Amino acid sequence: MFTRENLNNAKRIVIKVGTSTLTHSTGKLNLLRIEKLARELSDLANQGKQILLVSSGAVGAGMDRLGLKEKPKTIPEKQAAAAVGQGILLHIYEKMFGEYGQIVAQVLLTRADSVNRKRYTNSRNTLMALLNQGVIPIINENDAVAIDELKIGDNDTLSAMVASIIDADLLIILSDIEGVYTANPQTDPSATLLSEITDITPAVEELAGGPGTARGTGGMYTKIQAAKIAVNSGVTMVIASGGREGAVREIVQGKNVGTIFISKENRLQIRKRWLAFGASVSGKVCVDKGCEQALLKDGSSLLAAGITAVDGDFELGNTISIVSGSGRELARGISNYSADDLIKIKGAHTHEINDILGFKHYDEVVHRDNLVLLV
Ligand SMILES: Nc1ncnc2c1ncn2[C@@H]1O[C@H](COP(=O)(O)OP(=O)(O)O)[C@@H](O)[C@H]1O
Ligand SMILES: N[C@@H](CCC(=O)OP(=O)(O)O)C(=O)O
Repeated sequence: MFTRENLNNAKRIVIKVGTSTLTHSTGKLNLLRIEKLARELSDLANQGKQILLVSSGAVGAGMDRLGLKEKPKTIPEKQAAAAVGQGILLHIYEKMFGEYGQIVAQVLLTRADSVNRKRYTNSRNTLMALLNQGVIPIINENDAVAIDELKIGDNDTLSAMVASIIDADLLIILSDIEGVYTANPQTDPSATLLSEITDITPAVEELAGGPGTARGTGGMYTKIQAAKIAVNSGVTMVIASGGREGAVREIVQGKNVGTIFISKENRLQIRKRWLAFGASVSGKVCVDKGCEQALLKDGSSLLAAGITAVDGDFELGNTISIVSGSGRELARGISNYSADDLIKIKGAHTHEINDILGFKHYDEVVHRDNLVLLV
């Protein structure tokens, strides 16, 4: 587990850089910043660290090259801009990292690479093979082909998924702001910077607003969601300003820069990490207080008796989200019953299931072995 004190021992580090950091307000690439980033990351690689860069900016760079003043509205236009821009980005990275003798590789991922467990494992193998050869993978979502339903949608989430897949020690998200503030500083000038967030409570999630510029995608909201994936996967995460010179170096030295989220002590097993963050969620069930206690404190499976509401259209074997009465996501797991069946048996005792449905394949709605706690 990494805290500020031992961050200098972090060996495998994912750095995510957003469009707002990579571009000027004119929409053109901020070459000086990209150059400094390449130098800083190459230097960390020279120290024997394994570095992965998740870089946004494809749509932005493509828009600039195509002379578009506003973000494209239609999907094909966005895809076209991304296809043009991704090449430009890689060309620049190749040149700038090349200056320092650092080999880079382009890896483009889509949601399908995580939803399917075989592809999930395969992505891990590819990234590990690159790291083992001292290469810095430069990762982005494959925007040119990803369609909306199969999109991760933002690179904050993508970077946390990558960090989770490859057992990273540290994820650094570089943004256009110093870290997480007590409120969105754009709307509340009295907001102050939080240097550490130990528990991502619903109150913390509420602090986070949308993007700061038209160039950004998810704002602080997606960064906090990314932090949830990271800490549950055993990855410590820091959000800091990409405009601050030497930010990455200082973070790795353990300096008090940005906002840190300390990882949970134990990393989930790879299968459970896939279940929690790779698989797509097909629906949700709401549970009562007693059930919440049983899941969180007693390590119980989810039984029909504790379910108060069912949402979505899912089948047996799909992944569902388990939420509290107040809407907080408590866990994810594989459902042994379809949504239609659950609507009929919610609140019922296990011995009543057969009478209600005319069959009972399982006592548990979600067995403990197929359940991952998220709080
Ligand atoms: N509580 C908050 N603390 C800090 N920033 C916030 C908060 N809520 C919303 N934001 C906004 O999130 C922005 C950063 O996200 P975004 O614009 O998507 O940048 P990036 O391109 O780096 O991902 C900040 O500039 C800020 O305007
Ligand atoms: N994949 C997209 C970026 C998506 C994204 O999350 O953007 P940002 O909020 O700038 O990190 C691109 O390369 O343009």
